[in-house]
Amino acid sequence: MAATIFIDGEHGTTGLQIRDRLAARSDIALLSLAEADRRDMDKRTALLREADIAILCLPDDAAREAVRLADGAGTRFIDASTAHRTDPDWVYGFAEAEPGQATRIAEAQFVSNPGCYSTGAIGLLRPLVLAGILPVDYPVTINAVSGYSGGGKQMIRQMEDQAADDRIAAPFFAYALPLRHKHVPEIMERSGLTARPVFTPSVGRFAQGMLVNVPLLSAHMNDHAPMERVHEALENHYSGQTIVEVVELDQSAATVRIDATEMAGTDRMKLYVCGTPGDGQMNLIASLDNLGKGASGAAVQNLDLMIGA
Ligand SMILES: NC(=O)C1=CN([C@@H]2O[C@H](COP(=O)(O)OP(=O)(O)OC[C@H]3O[C@@H](n4cnc5c(N)ncnc54)[C@H](OP(=O)(O)O)[C@@H]3O)[C@@H](O)[C@H]2O)C=CC1
Ligand SMILES: CC(=O)N[C@@H](CCC(=O)OP(=O)(O)O)C(=O)O
Repeated sequence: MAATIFIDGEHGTTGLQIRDRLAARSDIALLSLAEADRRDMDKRTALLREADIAILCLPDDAAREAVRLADGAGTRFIDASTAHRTDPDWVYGFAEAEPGQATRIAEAQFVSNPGCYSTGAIGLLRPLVLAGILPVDYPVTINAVSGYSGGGKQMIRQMEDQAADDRIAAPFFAYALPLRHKHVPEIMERSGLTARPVFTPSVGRFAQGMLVNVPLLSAHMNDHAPMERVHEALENHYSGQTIVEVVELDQSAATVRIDATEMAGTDRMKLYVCGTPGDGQMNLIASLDNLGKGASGAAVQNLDLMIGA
C-alpha cells in the first residue's frame, strides 16, 4: 500500500522541491493543501493526523506546533527546520554521518533533517573525530558560501526583485557576523566537538549550490595527521555508499577552481581535501546543493529509509 505523506509548507522553497521529487512516485500518496489554505490550522491538523509521515518545511515555531497538532495520532515526522536537530528524542537524519544511522532513521518516529551548512561541515568533521584524527577541542573555523535560495522565499525575492524596498543589491555578502549562526550547536553536537567552531556563512548571487570550507593544520591534529591520512579517513568512512563522494587527491590537486554551483540540481555531496603534500596545511571543502543533500534531497532520502523504499 502507498505511504501517505503530507508536506506541511509544501508551497515554500524546500517543500516545493520535495513535492517535485515525489510527484511521479506510485509508492507514495501525497496529501495536499491548496496554497490559500497553507496556514489554515484546522486543515493542517487534519492532514498532519491522517498522514503516515509528515514532512515539515516550516519555520521553527510552526514546526514545533505541527508536532503538537498531531499529538497522539502516531504520525511519523521528518522536520526540515532547525527546531529538533539537537533534541535527544529525535534521530538525526544524516544517514552517512554515523555507523548504524540509516537503521536508526528507518525505525524512527521523529527524524530531524540536517541544516544545509551543517551537512557540509559535519560531513567533513564527523569522520575525522570518529577516526581519532581530529581532537574534539580543535579550534575549528568554517567559512561557507550558499546560493540565495537558502534564505527561503523572502531572500529569493530580495535577491531577484531589485525593485523591492528590501532588495539586496550585493553580489556576495557575509552574514551571521556575531558568530551565533543557528547551525553552530548542531555542528558541534553532531560532529562531537567540545569547542565552538567560528562559523562565517555568506551568500552569492546564484540560486542553488554551496561550498563549506574547513581549514586544518596538521601540527594541531592527533599524530600530526597529514592531508593523505585525512583523505584516507574520509574515503574509509564513506566507502560503500553513493551519495557522498570523496574526490581523489590527485583530482583535487589538478582542480584549479571549484564552482559553488557544481552540485546544483543533485542530491549528492562532494568532499575535497586541498593543499600541498608536506606543507602541513589543508582545506577541506564540501560541495553540495543547499536544496539537495542540504534539504529536500536529504528529506526524500530519509523518507525512503523510513518507508523501506
Ligand atoms: N531553503 C533552504 O536551503 C533550506 C531550508 N531549510 C529549512 O526548511 C524550512 C522551510 O524553509 P524554506 O522552504 O526555505 O522557507 P520558505 O519561506 O520558502 O517556505 C516556508 C513555507 O512555510 C509556510 N509557513 C510559514 N509559517 C507557517 C505557519 N505558521 N503555518 C503554516 N505554514 C507556514 C510559508 O508560507 P508563507 O508564504 O505564508 O510565509 C511557506 O510556504 C525552514 O525551517 C528552513 O530553515 C532547511 C535546509 C535548507
Ligand atoms: C542563505 C541562508 O540564509 N541560509 C539559511 C540556512 C538554510 C538552512 O539550512 O536552513 P535551516 O537550518 O533553517 O534548515 C540561514 O543562514 O539561516
